[in-house]
Amino acid sequence: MSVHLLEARDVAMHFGGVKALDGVDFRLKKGELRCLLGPNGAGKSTFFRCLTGTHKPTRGHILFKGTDIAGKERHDIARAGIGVKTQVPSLFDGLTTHENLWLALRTVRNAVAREEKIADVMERVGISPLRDNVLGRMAHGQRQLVELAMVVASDPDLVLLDEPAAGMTDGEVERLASIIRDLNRTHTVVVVEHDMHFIRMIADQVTVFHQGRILAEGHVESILANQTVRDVYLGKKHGA
Ligand SMILES: Nc1ncnc2c1ncn2[C@@H]1O[C@H](COP(=O)(O)OP(=O)(O)OP(=O)(O)O)[C@@H](O)[C@H]1O
Repeated sequence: MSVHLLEARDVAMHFGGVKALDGVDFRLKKGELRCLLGPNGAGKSTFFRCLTGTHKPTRGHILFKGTDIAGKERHDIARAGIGVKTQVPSLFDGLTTHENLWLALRTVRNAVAREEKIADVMERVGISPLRDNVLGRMAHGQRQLVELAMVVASDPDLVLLDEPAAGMTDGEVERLASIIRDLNRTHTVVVVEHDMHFIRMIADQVTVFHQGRILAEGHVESILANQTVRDVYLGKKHGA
């Protein structure tokens, strides 16, 4: 069996004539925190969607814990242990943080165990003070943290975060970085992100996508200093 928690082999995703992914080989070890970056249209979101089952790849294999999940249904992939936080929170606006988490954890039948789990997850993500706040009245950054708590509550082996810092204030971004670093103590995490400041706060290893392929991979500082990467992506406007 592969030593990797996740291994994508020659994954391609074509939309008509558009090769959104064109032969991606990607490996991730258990315990890693990996950032995916790349210019607009590079294929990051499409790759994410192939991992979560939203897209069925045109070609290739995606091995998760040794089993090929390429083309499987989203709920089967979630059950296999991949949790995803998308950019659009799927929360009940009329309910409180606690009520949203209570529903998310409905498979935990024992009420005491469920309450303990909710308290634990809220503590971990730093939202205990928001326990009785109604989602619809919360700020964007707070809602994002509740969504993250929902993902963590399902105890996935792999957490996928799609641009988690988007739309957050500087203070919220710093807090989020610390939450993600803490989450990485117990979970393998993959983050798609544009914000270089945020990437530097959390990342060690990064993977750069370009035109549906992986252009470069390695330690964040060496990748951000790589001239080819800078040429395709890290212009001055990106703050590198
Ligand atoms: N459902 C779709 N139908 C047709 N083309 C698509 C579809 N989804 C993505 N594409 C195309 O595939 C390519 C890769 O898009 P993708 O969204 O994966 O890039 P990205 O790296 O996530 O970009 P961004 O950073 O802007 O989100 C783009 O050319 C995009 O227009």
